[in-house]
Amino acid sequence: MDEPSSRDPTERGGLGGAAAPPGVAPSRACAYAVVRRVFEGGAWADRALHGEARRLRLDPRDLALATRLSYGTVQRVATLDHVIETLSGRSTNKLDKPVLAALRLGVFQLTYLDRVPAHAAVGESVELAKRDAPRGAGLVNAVLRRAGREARGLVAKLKDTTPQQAALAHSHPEWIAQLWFDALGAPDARALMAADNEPAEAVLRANTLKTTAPELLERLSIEARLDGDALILDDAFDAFSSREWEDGLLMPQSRGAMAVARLLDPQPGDRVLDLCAAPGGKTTHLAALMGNEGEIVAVEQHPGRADSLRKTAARMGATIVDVHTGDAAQPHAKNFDRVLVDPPCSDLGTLASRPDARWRKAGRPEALSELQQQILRAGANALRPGGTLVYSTCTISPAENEQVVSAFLATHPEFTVDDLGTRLPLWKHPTMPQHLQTLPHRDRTDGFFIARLRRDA
Ligand SMILES: C[S@@+](CC[C@H](N)C(=O)[O-])C[C@H]1O[C@@H](n2cnc3c(N)ncnc32)[C@H](O)[C@@H]1O
Repeated sequence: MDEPSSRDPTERGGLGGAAAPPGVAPSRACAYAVVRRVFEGGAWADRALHGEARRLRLDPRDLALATRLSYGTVQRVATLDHVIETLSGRSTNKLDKPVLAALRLGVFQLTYLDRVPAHAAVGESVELAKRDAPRGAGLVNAVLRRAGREARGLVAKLKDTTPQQAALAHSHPEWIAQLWFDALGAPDARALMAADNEPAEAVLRANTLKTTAPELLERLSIEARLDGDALILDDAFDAFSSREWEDGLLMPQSRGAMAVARLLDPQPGDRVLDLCAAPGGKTTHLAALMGNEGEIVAVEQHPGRADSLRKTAARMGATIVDVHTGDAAQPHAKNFDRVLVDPPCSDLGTLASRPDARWRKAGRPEALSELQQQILRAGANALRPGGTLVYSTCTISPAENEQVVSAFLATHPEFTVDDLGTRLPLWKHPTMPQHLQTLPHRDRTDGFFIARLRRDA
């Protein structure tokens, strides 16, 4: 999970009006505004939600519902639009934007949520449309009343035998469905797409430079189970608004992401090179595992993200982190004991927690693998003989993962691969068991690829 930007433009208001209209629950008004910002303004769903929730002053319960409503609607939009077009007889391209947003939100609730009363899903969507597009409110009312009777049946009839059918039934772009049918086989591809539409597991890492997991749990007074330095939460929690976040006591981070620093296994006193480091979840984890003894050179190209990483490291008391703003693909100083290469990737392992990511055009695997290979080579050059390198991505895509590592090994005989398959038995790579590939439907965490290499000479 990424840290939201320090200044969220959605806080300034605009789309969706300043307050919940009379008769509309704040959680639904919030979700409607988020859906509009994502599809009309290109906003990131997590940032839009953060801004809207603050503006509407949502309490934790309302925030949990707003998250479910907005994330679910954004994720399932392809299936929702199919239902809307079938029931209205119109193309969604022809509908006014507020009408479409109100319909999507209403159809999502009527089709996928069991505990939301139909009258609230219909009535409040109509109120939202009345405020922003009064002439469309009749259409919203008519389509949602039909949806209450027919939408679940329509969706139940959708097949997912081919990638094209699965893309519609599980609301993913066709290219992702095709990629996963090819890489994982149809049963895993279908299960993975279904898992992407469920709420992501919420996990916090206790920053052991400042606290312990049991202490943090007591301080937050939330329900969670402990797993080492991780708190696995029963419910969503707005970490970025908490006092404990301000105090640097925690980092929201999935279990898959936490496995990366653990498997690099840095020791106190090591010199560590961390390539592509912002927002710094893994950098600060490395510092904690090292007990703040040694040195971490964290390289990040984007100046704003590098600055924010410096602030994060300071807030979390990770004093051994030295942030360099620069290109990780260029040569670095030599003789590091450990190197982490965590390059930009297509993010396909995080579609449950980043609901809009699947609909963005940027970040296709084929466009990324060349840069990933360059950064891996630069990191490998900086490693001392006998040192350890971890290559990780938060994606499920052979072109960015196993093919990058295989191409590297083919030209670097001085490197060997560690067998990680026996360490975390659940998380074996489906076809290359020495690597780890977490899969959301199987492991209930983000999809991370992790390969660990050793330099022999
Ligand atoms: C997958 S994220 C890294 C996540 C980070 N390691 C963490 O655990 O929080 C990739 C990062 O690489 C940065 N980046 C992209 N291209 C880069 C390059 N050529 N050199 C250095 N950083 C780069 C991006 O700005 C982004 O912050």
